[in-house]
Amino acid sequence: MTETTGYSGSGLVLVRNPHLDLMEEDVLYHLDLGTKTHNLPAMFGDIKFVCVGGSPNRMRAFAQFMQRELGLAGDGEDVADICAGSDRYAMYRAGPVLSISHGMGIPSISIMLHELIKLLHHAKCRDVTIIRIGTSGGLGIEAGSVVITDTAVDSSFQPRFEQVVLDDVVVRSTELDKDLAEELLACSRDIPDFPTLIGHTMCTYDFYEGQGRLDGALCSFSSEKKLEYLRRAYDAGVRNIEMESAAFAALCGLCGLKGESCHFHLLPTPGLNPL
Ligand SMILES: O=P(O)(O)O[C@@H]1C[C@H](O)[C@@H](CO)O1
Ligand SMILES: O=c1cc[nH]c(=O)[nH]1
Repeated sequence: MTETTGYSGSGLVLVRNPHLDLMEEDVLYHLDLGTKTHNLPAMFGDIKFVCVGGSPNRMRAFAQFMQRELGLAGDGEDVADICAGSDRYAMYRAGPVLSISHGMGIPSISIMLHELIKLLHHAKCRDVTIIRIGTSGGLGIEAGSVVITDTAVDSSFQPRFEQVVLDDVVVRSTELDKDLAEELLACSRDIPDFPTLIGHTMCTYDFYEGQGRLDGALCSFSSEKKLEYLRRAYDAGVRNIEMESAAFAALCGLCGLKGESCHFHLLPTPGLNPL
């Protein structure tokens, strides 16, 4: 079964769950927020941008950076963690920008995105853009490059995300917003020495065996086999590898959120640049 992407037409996010309207209270458990305990429209109704990334410290630093960039009151140091009570994710705001950590891997980002999307729904936010700012392993690209994802692909280089729903496997599209990708690429051109490209991002379920690493606790393949696989990935248009983009693209697409995924290829990961 394949699902189609959604857009509400009103700029509101689209929650596709008929049960939600019947619930007296919606507890966003991992964010430590809820519809009865918090006035979500007052707290978040004016949010226009959401930036997400794996680590809480990165997202705090990003909120501080945004606070300074936007010339907001405060010294940029005094951002408070809105989700401090949960100990799962960290959330900061700087004006119309929310900055949220999501941990590592698809299950972790999925839980955060379900609760974030419901938060944007309850807060009646409109025209929200969401951008993942993450790290990744580059494939045949210069260390320090930024890859803006046009499409997330799976380990067979297919543009799909398979979600198990009860005992069904549901296939979801992993295309991201092409116009937003071009807009971000244009922004990068204003910054000198900032190598940036648009390409496919391969999303894996594992950092070691899933990404062809030879240094995990388990490794059943040879160095030659790994290089052959990475060359095939490159030939299929993959320019970097990470662990969240497919779920991110699928959930944003289905719920009508304009989304992009940008990754810094920080380290010259040994063996991940076979070309
Ligand atoms: O957002 P981050 O930099 O955490 O994303 C990548 C993918 C995995 O979560 C993690 C692996 O080191 O980094
Ligand atoms: O190589 C890398 C670097 C960051 N994140 C990944 O998933 N892989």
